[in-house]
Amino acid sequence: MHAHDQTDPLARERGHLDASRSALRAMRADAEALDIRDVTANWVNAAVLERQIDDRIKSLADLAHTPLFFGRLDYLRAPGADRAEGAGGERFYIGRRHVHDADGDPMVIDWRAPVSQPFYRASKKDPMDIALRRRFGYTGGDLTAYEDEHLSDAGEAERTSALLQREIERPRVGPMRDIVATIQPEQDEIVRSGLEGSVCVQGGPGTGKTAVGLHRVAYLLYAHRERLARTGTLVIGPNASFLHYIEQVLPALGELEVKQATVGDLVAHVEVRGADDPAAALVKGDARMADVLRRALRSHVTLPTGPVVVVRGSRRWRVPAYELEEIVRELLARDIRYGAARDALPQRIAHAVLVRMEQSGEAPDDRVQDAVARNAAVKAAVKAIWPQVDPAKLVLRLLSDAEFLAAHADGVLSEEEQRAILWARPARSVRSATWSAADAVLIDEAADLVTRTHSLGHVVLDEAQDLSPMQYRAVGRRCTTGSATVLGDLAQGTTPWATRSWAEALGHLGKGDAVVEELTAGFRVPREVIAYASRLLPDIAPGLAEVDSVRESPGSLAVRRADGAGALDAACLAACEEALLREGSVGLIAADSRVPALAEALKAAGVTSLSPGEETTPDTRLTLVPASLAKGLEYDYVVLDEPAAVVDGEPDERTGLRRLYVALTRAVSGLTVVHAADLPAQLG
Ligand SMILES: Nc1ncnc2c1ncn2[C@@H]1O[C@H](COP(=O)(O)OP(=O)(O)OP(=O)(O)O)[C@@H](O)[C@H]1O
Repeated sequence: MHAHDQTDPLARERGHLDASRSALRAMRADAEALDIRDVTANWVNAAVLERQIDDRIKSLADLAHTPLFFGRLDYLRAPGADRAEGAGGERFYIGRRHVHDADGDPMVIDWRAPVSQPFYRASKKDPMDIALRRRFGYTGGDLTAYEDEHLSDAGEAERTSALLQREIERPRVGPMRDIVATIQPEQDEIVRSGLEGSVCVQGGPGTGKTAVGLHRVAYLLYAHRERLARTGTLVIGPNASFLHYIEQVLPALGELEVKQATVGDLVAHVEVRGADDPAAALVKGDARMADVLRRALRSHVTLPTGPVVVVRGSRRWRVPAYELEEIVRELLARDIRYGAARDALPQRIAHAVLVRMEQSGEAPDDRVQDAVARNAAVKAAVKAIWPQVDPAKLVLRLLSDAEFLAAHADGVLSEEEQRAILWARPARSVRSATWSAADAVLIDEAADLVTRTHSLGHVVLDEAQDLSPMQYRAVGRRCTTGSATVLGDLAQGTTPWATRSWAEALGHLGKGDAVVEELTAGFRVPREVIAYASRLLPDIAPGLAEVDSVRESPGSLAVRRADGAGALDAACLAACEEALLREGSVGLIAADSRVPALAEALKAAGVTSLSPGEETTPDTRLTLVPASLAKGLEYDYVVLDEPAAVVDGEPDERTGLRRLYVALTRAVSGLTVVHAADLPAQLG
């Protein structure tokens, strides 16, 4: 413990930090001491409760390098108890989690509490009843500085915070970190928007979309804990390395329960072993496929041609074909799933039998109706009229059987489009078929036509711009009863079906009423570098605003020409070695086709490198990144190998330039472009 000089403000704040730490330790000790033997009657409950307590203990850990609080608010008047997490008084310390003392009085207030909000939003123009906003600076785990703004003092000039700037410019090492100490007002508005509505965020590289999405989840879990614990939340990202990069953020904010997945994980009905050519993938990803699937599925329903005759005891009950047909037509007209209708059919037929029984003077009850519904004749009729359909088999048949496809795609897909998706060699079985990622999405659509997909309370969809309409639908059906946060950048779309307009995408998602917000302040890429990359914007996304970087760092961009192709590897290596002399992570980004050669060159030079998603360590800070996996990631220093090869690696020039735009915008502190071939004209 420090000895605290009560007249020195910094010493006083350190005193509060020490006291808060002890209080947190006491909270943890309390949780650990909980004895659940008395309160649980059976072992299932005990196991559940134990896990909850375990999570609570984990969430109460005092993380050495994440300060317990990072800000303080002094209100002009004590805010109402409803906003203040029960704290009386006017002074609040804002931190990652709530900490209270032995009497239950708050010592640190959760950043998500209503009373914390002015920390992010208050300004000279709108002080929100705040007299003083104090930001704390830490070195290691020690509180070493603070910075004050007297928001209600008209005489004090507004200035940008040096602590904030320092935090934003800190070199990056391993995985993504939380940004709770420095969330910006326009980001905070998105983070705290209500659970009811869906939000779509368009933002250029490094504007904090991913950060905002994750903090929004944390906020929603705080504000609607019970509801979301019941309904669930999910974060969807483009690939495993991206998910790995972000996976620590929510646990660091105390949220251990959020699931993370790729769209592929969600629709894993079959093993994906094949890939489509772009033409096929484009058609398979088109929303019209949903109509084709619906028609194909419903074609399995055949109108009855004969009556159903149920024999019970000495009596025979006959439901004529025309009446069965009426039942079937009614079920077809209703907006229910194929499987639900199939389940309802035997009861409907049984009901028709029961009506006849009643008409002839019998008094059958519900049990009789159930028995009739299970009668062999009824079962046989149901099987003939409304057979069970396996979603994967349905898709298999559509892709294998030209006639079947034509029967349900005519008028929806052109002949050429039908040819594009038909397999050259029809598959024999679901297991042996060479399914592609797009096929799995089709199966998911079919599965949902048969049985309604379970919907979650909230879904965050990151890097959304790369989804096909059918993928948007797959995500959408996982939040039909909940809301969504959609994050993306139209300029970074690199799939043949990349999103052209958010309105259209949100329509496919089923969230046409989502508000579209735009973020333009850039927190990653230095000004010089983003200006260079933005030269591509007129070609890749005309009309999108350039990112306005908050990072000056002059001298952050270097473009070097290697003397012929032979010198390229050596020049890259030299640039990497130079970058490694500095603090922070280094990413060597190259066209996928160039990765093996560069890996070889690194190895020969004795430089160890990682793959994207692998954790950097103080000894191994270099990651060799294929351009196709660079999206969403960032490195302190980036060396970009041969831009022309990155562009050429894509099927068309616009996609190539978009891939290049992604690669050019991964650097936090500096970018070195190394090339032997001519640069694309825009960068020359
Ligand atoms: N308010 C903030 N304070 C400090 N750092 C921030 C803030 N907002 C974003 N950042 C940082 O900026 C970097 C970029 O953020 P993020 O990855 O969320 O951007 P993005 O918009 O998803 O980028 P991309 O389009 O490239 O995927 C991250 O390191 C993030 O922590």
